[in-house]
Amino acid sequence: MSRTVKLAVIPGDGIGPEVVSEAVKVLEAVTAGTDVSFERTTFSLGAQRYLETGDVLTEEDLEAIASHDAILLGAVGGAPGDPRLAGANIERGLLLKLRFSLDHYVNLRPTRIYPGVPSPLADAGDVDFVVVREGTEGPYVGNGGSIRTGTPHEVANEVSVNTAYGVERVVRYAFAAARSRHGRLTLVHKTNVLTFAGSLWKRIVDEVAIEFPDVTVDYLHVDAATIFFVTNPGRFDVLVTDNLFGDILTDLAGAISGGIGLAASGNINPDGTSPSMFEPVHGSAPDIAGTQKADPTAAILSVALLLDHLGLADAAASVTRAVTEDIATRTGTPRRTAEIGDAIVAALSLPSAHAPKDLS
Ligand SMILES: NC(=O)C1=CN([C@@H]2O[C@H](COP(=O)(O)OP(=O)(O)OC[C@H]3O[C@@H](n4cnc5c(N)ncnc54)[C@H](O)[C@@H]3O)[C@@H](O)[C@H]2O)C=CC1
Ligand SMILES: CC(C)CC(=O)C(=O)O
Ligand SMILES: [Mg+2]
Repeated sequence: MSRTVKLAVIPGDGIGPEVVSEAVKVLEAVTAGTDVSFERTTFSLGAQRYLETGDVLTEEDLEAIASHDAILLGAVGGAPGDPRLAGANIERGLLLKLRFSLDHYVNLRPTRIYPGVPSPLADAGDVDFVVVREGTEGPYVGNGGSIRTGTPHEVANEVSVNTAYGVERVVRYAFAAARSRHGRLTLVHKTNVLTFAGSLWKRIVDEVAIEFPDVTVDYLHVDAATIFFVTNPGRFDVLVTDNLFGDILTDLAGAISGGIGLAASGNINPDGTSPSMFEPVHGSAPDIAGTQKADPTAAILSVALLLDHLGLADAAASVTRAVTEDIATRTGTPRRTAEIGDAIVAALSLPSAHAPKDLS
């Protein structure tokens, strides 16, 4: 029976449209001739749209996006410090609004070091872990304020919100992920100083652990975790952490595993009450936008996560395998964004020399 998937596509700003166009190319190629087709609707959202219309994300946009089966996003946001965007807050008003409104409480960020990848840790052994970052709470909720006294005594607060409900559901997801992988879960926080939030996270992990006796649980303060990301990343299987720590750790994870241009992510609504959203970990990279220097691999691997999420495991594995093939044959000679996309499309039809790995 044929299946049509309604896909909302948000290319966004900077390199977003460049990498999304390669991701869509791969999506089309991997599903060509199968009984699955993607009906795409492109939403023009981001800094550019704001500059042109003054809108960041209207209720109509949100409603229309929510009526799709899944979302593919490039990146949004302008050059940091662009005065024309001062009042817009694209990141909160668009990206975080989508994540919060669509209840993407799991921000799934897999990391692995692909064979042949130019990484400072290429010889670190088998590096293959998943960061489960909480996606709807923490310091990103916008709970804060400032007292602008116009004097040196100005005060600004940004409060981290952690609810037992929100922490428990993401912790439960992380335990289940660890059970389906190598059975090791690491909680990352800063319980020694962030004692209120930290003790909530620790207590909930301890409570949920009772239901997962086959999962071993470890704890690291976030500063120590950054050490082990570099010195012994092979120790990690699944990590669970809050929104801010997860954001920072996953840029580091990208850097140690071959570059931010390879790091994919899924903003997952595990309950299926709204569409999940797939995007590279990186931002809009204004410094290289429009130059075809961006690596579209992260966006393409985000398509693999999307396919997996939709239950299209074979197509997901084909994309991962093609990316693995392409990475293994990279020579270090720079290629244009579209050339990398074309090479990955070509690799879709090659017999594999490298076993695909599950990215979930
Ligand atoms: N999910 C999203 O939409 C995100 C949006 N942003 C926004 O993006 C804008 C730029 O943020 P930055 O902090 O500069 O982070 P960024 O991730 O855009 O760029 C950091 C560095 O990585 C490089 N880079 C990023 N993606 C690359 C790729 N695919 N290939 C090769 N090099 C790549 C950039 O050239 C830059 O030197 C800001 O407005 C920020 O708020 C940042 C992170 C995520
Ligand atoms: C606006 C930010 C929360 C985006 C970001 O850096 C991320 O999700 O990794
Ligand atoms: Mg980030």
